[in-house]
Amino acid sequence: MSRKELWANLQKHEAELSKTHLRTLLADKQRNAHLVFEHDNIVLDLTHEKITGQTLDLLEEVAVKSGVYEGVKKMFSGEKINTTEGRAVLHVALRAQKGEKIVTEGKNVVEDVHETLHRIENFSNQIRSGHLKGKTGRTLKNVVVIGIGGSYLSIEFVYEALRSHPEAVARAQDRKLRFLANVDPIDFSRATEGLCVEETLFIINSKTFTTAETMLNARTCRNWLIEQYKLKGVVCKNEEEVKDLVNHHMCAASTNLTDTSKFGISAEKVFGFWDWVGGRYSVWSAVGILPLSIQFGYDYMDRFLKGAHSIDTHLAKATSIKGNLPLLLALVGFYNTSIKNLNSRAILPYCQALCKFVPHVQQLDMESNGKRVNLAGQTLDYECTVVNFGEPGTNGQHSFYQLLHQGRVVPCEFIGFCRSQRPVVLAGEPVTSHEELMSNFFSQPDALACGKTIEELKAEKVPENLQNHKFFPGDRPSLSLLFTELNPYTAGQLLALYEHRTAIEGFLWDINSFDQWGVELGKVLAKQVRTFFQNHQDKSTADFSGTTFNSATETLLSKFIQHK
Ligand SMILES: O=P(O)(O)OC[C@H]1O[C@](O)(CO)[C@@H](O)[C@@H]1O
Repeated sequence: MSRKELWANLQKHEAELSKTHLRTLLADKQRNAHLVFEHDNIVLDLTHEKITGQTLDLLEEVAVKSGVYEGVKKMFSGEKINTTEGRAVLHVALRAQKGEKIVTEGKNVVEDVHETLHRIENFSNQIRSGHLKGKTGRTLKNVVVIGIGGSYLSIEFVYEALRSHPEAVARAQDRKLRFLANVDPIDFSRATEGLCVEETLFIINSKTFTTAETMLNARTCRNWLIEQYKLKGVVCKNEEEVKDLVNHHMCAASTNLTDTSKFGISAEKVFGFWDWVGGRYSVWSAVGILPLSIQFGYDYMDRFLKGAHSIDTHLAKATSIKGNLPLLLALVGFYNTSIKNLNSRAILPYCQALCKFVPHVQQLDMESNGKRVNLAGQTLDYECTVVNFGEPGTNGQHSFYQLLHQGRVVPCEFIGFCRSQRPVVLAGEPVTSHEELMSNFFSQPDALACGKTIEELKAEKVPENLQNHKFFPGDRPSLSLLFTELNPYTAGQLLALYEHRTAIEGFLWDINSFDQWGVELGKVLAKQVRTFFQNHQDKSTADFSGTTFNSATETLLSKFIQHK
């Protein structure tokens, strides 16, 4: 049976259900009571999705028939489910607790994971305590993480999520953590702006250690080290001295230990991980845990691992979608995409500290599930995943929410917290600032679902010529996730939830969520342009002999060469 045939019952059900407005569904107390789920202090509210208990039953059927439970089992047991690259997908092993056993290729990888975590703990403690110093004996107070994609986005998300948590503030003291991702020299300039070279440590984050942008940025930073030290009278007279400088101020997280060594980083400064860790799932490896532990302390980041582990256990034990948060998130996402044919999704954290959550989810979800063939390599007759976008509330409300309410139908995901990391209680104000924020969190789902009718507008005496302009159709689906507060544990839970949602949706669509061949072509084509630039270093007129650019690209390149 094809996937689409598997969805036939759901499609019929949706056609029927679409006749009932969400406003009406929401008036059914019994329905609502069955669509709110709780696990480990996280509330998932699906009442504002265009679903009923029957929808969940039908989704359960699809999950079973699509092999979702087998997929989850294979992932957790280290089977090579990334078939196009012949790799296991074991980011769950990165947050497995000491003593657990996950075997792939005859090896219990949890032991290796904890060995590396132990090294990270020691190393970060030594940097934080000032035991490990820079070349001139100064404490390394600044860390610049060099990396892109999965070797950057998730770490910045976690850093932003935690940096205003009071405990994190106390732990960070006057430490700085910065990121250098883009090969745009402006990013380099901003990342190093105002930093004292003697107090700066660079961490080169690259699974492959071959990513063009990261490697050029790493060489630029190495050069910056040498030049900045020169300005202070410390001149490297030979390669040995450069190596020594690099060793004091650079370390790496990578799976490519040969190239890290060629770069000049000694083995004790390299924190390895494994090919079964996908880039966009690598924050749990040295890629994320090393810089974040230097910033906040290893024991603090251990809580982040534990939060994710709680969700892993929750999923691994699931026997039904009912009550299982990652399964529910995935199946509702699948329902909106494949059954309701909606092609985007707004992720709306009502928390400024989650300002980098959506950029990370964009890579996580769109690099994983933006695919066009199934596992067998056959062209799909359906679309996978959606365009993910979003901004923290309430900022987004003053930007793109107009479209959400009166333009296209976009399923929304509201993420909120009961307590603020930095509460403000102003004398004379009727509510706290966090309550003001959360007033919006609680009202937006109702506004989207219920809308405003012409009758209501008439009752409000809205002039007739404005009634259509002020009409809100409603019937727009959303879900809400409510956590108690944002801390390392809940940040781990949140990220693991979204990671698993992506993987489960991939199982439903019968695709490989763990490769990313679609990013390769652009990289290859950039090579020809790079060579062209190399041949035009001192020229202001373009010469296209020996190249295969089309005429449109030639015109643009000529302009560039003329004006650069
Ligand atoms: O960690 P690396 O190997 O430098 O790769 C960086 C990123 O580049 C990608 O391969 C996409 O180009 C991502 O999947 C990955 O996260």
